[in-house]
Amino acid sequence: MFIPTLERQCTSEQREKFLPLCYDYRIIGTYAQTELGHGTFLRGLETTAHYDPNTQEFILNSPTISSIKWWPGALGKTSTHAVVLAQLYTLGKCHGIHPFVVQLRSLDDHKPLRGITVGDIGPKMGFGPNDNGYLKLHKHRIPRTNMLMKYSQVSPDGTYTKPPRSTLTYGTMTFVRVLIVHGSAIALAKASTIAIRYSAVRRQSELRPGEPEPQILSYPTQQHKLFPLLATAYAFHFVQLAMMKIYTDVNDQINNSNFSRIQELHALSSGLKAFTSWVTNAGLEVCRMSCGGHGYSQASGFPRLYADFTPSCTYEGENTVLMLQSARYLVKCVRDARSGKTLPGTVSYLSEDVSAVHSGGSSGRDLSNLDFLISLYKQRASNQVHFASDKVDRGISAGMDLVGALNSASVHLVSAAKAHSHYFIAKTFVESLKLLKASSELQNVLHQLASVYVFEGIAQSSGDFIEDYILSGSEAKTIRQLAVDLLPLIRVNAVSLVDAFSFRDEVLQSVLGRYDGNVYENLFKWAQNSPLNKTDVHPSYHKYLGPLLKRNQSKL
Ligand SMILES: CCCCCCCCCCCCCCCCCCCCCCC/C=C/C(=O)SCCNC(=O)CCNC(=O)[C@H](O)C(C)(C)COP(=O)(O)OP(=O)(O)OC[C@H]1O[C@@H](n2cnc3c(N)ncnc32)[C@H](O)[C@@H]1OP(=O)(O)O
Ligand SMILES: Cc1cc2nc3c(=O)[nH]c(=O)nc-3n(C[C@H](O)[C@H](O)[C@H](O)COP(=O)(O)OP(=O)(O)OC[C@H]3O[C@@H](n4cnc5c(N)ncnc54)[C@H](O)[C@@H]3O)c2cc1C
Repeated sequence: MFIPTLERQCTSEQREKFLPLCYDYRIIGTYAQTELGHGTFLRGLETTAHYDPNTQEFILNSPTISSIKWWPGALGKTSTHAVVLAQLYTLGKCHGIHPFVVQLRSLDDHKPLRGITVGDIGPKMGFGPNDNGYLKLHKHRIPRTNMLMKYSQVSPDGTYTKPPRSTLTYGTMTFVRVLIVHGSAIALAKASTIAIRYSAVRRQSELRPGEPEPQILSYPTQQHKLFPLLATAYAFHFVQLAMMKIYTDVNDQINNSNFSRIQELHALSSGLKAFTSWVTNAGLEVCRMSCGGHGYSQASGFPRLYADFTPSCTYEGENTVLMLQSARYLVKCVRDARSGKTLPGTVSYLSEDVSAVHSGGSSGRDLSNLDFLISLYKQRASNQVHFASDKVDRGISAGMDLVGALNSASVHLVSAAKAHSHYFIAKTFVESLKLLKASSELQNVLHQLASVYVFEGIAQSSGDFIEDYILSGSEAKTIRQLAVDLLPLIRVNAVSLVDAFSFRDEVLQSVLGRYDGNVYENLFKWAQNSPLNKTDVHPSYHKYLGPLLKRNQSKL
């Protein structure tokens, strides 16, 4: 995050000064924004940067215990520098959060500089090797030119020039949210690889006396656990490609001072980061549990994969907060649509009339047709967004202000943002396959994956579709059965579909997911390396167990 911030927020002179040092690893930096007291509410950050025109320096300070920077990765022991986000004060006025480059440690002996108290925040649930740290600033002075001034400036006499958009300071977070969508795809692909390969190796239970124990991958319940997640990993692969394309396009526009799509990008990246990380987080646990006891061993790779992935739901914008950000934009779009404005691509459906035509019991509609089902996802999203938006409007009519009305409708707003994200993902998956240049055999297999993703997505949220009369109960049941009917077909190619992710064993870090499938021998070998097995009799025996046993044996 340090380098992308410098790349996006530096003037050309600052780029020339700082970036070569980063690229050559002559300095190592972190992104120090979150404080003990604030991670979400950025306008509430308390670190201050007061400009001193006499010395042309900023004086950075942590005025309160809650203002201590807390969590930034590699801040504790590694980083020599940080981008510090602080409230800018000049000529007696506060201008809000701005980024400053601050050197933390000496480049000679790595000791913290004067005015800098820095250290590690202590053990965490995961990310053990990462020294997430704290930073307390004691009236620490930095040159004026260390404020990143691409978008806003402070002149030598202290005059402040404001940015074209205050939210341009938040650009790095948007970029990393886009990367986290990619990270979700990777993590779910890894978990699917481990669980499906192991399920092809593991045999368990005798279905009928005398019959060989079947591969657990042959059980419909095992397939129902794993194949929708496999399909989701493929869906997220295609959606991260689409998200990165949109990001790159909008970022190019921003670099040309065209800020027209910055809100759309913020809303989409917020919704997809939250949706994909939540789904992946839950999916990792399903994959682990599908491997039985061995899934709980560190040897499986799942404990570390989960512990390192799960903060994706919190960092770079806590997921609920980001869904609310996405929903806030969607509500605005409904208003714009109602006033006749044209909406941007990813939300243009909100101005269409997608009112449901409920067909009653026997629909006669082709419930296996993906294009038709995507139109139902669109209907569900539009209904939920309009419903939540109407709730906000009713709140305002009842006398609330906008903030109060948004807050009181927030549960429905989150549901609406989830439905919007889900529609974007399902649509992108189906459309991406149409554009794919692949053999008919491969197209057929990928179509099976897209189908099980779309069917299961409806089955798991059938209440949404039934409540709004988008589907009848019997249609929802039919779609649920269509998903189950696909499982044995996907079984044929399941192992090939995870092999296609081509994770090397060294990357997968899983005895259960080894490419050669030689699990039991390698589990036993792995156990031999356990520190507890260094000696047959553990030293603790002589200290605790031995005396206890001997004392009680003498009583026999
Ligand atoms: C381009 C080429 C790319 C090449 C790529 C090569 C790399 C690819 C290699 C493959 C990689 C794959 C593997 C990746 C693995 C994953 C990698 C990621 C690992 C990440 C580790 C990260 C570690 C963690 C870091 C952090 O956590 S940093 C700190 C993060 N903190 C936050 O996110 C704070 C969240 N809070 C907020 O954002 C804000 O407070 C808020 C938005 C919640 C609220 O803001 P505010 O209080 O001001 O309230 P409002 O709601 O009124 O907002 C005001 C208006 O501002 C707009 N807004 C807000 N944010 C943004 C934004 N980001 N952009 C634009 N606009 C924004 C709101 O919409 C409001 O606007 P309005 O008034 O018009 O409505
Ligand atoms: C592993 C890890 C690495 C990190 N790395 C960095 C880093 O490198 N740099 C950095 O600056 N930060 C980093 N962070 C901090 C991270 O960005 C914050 O933890 C994150 O933004 C969430 O903020 P918070 O912790 O204050 O949670 P809070 O915002 O306090 O969230 C607590 C609860 O309050 C709810 N909530 C908060 N606001 C609202 C609202 N407006 N409406 C409804 N509900 C709300 C949330 O939904 C959540 O349920 C990291 C965190 C972790 C865990």
